[in-house]
Amino acid sequence: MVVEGLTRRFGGRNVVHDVSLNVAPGQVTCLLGPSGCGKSTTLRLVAGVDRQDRGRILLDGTVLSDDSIHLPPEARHIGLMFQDFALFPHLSVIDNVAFGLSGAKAAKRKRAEEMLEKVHLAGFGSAYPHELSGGEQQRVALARAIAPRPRVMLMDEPFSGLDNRLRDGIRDETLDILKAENTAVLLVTHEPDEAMRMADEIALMREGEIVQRGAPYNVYNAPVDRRAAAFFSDINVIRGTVRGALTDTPFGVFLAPGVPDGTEVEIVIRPQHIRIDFDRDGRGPNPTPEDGVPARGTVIRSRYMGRESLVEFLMDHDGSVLKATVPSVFLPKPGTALWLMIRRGRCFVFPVMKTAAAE
Ligand SMILES: Nc1ncnc2c1ncn2[C@@H]1O[C@H](COP(=O)(O)OP(=O)(O)OP(=O)(O)O)[C@@H](O)[C@H]1O
Repeated sequence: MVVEGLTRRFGGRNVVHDVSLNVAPGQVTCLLGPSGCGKSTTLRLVAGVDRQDRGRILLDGTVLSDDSIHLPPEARHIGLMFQDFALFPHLSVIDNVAFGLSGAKAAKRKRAEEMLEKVHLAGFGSAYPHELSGGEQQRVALARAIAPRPRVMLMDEPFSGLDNRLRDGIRDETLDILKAENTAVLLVTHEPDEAMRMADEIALMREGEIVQRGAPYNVYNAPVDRRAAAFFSDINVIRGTVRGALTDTPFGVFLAPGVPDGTEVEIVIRPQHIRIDFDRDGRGPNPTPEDGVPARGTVIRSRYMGRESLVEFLMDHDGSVLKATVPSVFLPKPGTALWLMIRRGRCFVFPVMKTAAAE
């Protein structure tokens, strides 16, 4: 499915602006972004329950919607799954699954039975929705959505109503089934973890626009700006000014290629990429090309998080606070002096933008 330049205005404001996407069969694209950024509106346009002001939507080269054509939702070969998946309470499980199918009664029943088998609910056809657990109901909703063999599945936070324990299993099962059916999936979520877990491609949205698209690895490890980095984890920010494509900081010199002299930059580093070393009578380890110059800080808070410890430092040189995560065998006491190093290969250097500075 191809989405080109979708724009939707409400009350004079672009709620979705120039959004383009390409979702291949068997692939999952996640629209990821904070609440209100326009994810659901984009999904509604693709579903056909709302119409864009500009742009077009195509499926296998056929126009579903543009300036002159606007196919209704039922003519789009698109399946829908939402958080509130609303099974029909007065219909049995099998009738719920068969609901959207057309054709002879026996063929519909056969397909519905196949689908129930796929979601591991083969014996549940004659049960009613209220007799099933939340996870089972979700699987019935999935069976119902895929029964008509949609080419595209649109999912809006479909797992957020499930408790954590159930969620991971159902996510994986759902993905396996959709991949096996070679369905193109467009999934909306505001949770980075869910997007990282499910997506082949993440489209990061902000204020109606897609600011970055890429595989989870790339979006996480090569964010386009500070806000994109901060969407996935806590970050630390160190400021500097560029001279001769370099920025000098208490952690040594950082490369800032192509950034003009005098530009203020932010060096962004995730807590897990700060290295820590012991104090040796007021001295830290020797500088290295990878880790740069160590700077000293004092532990102000140390929290055990199970797999890791989150340690906050008050830095000697400017009183700023930096956060580092370290393996949980290490839980330094407040007041301990330690040396911090920033791994050159894991930090991002961004020129300071007005919008970023306003945050
Ligand atoms: N029919 C409408 N009329 C006016 N404004 C609307 C309408 N639909 C959505 N909006 C506005 O568009 C913006 C984006 O909404 P949308 O539901 O697409 O965001 P979202 O990213 O899906 O957020 P959430 O995760 O909270 O659902 C919001 O500010 C919302 O108030």
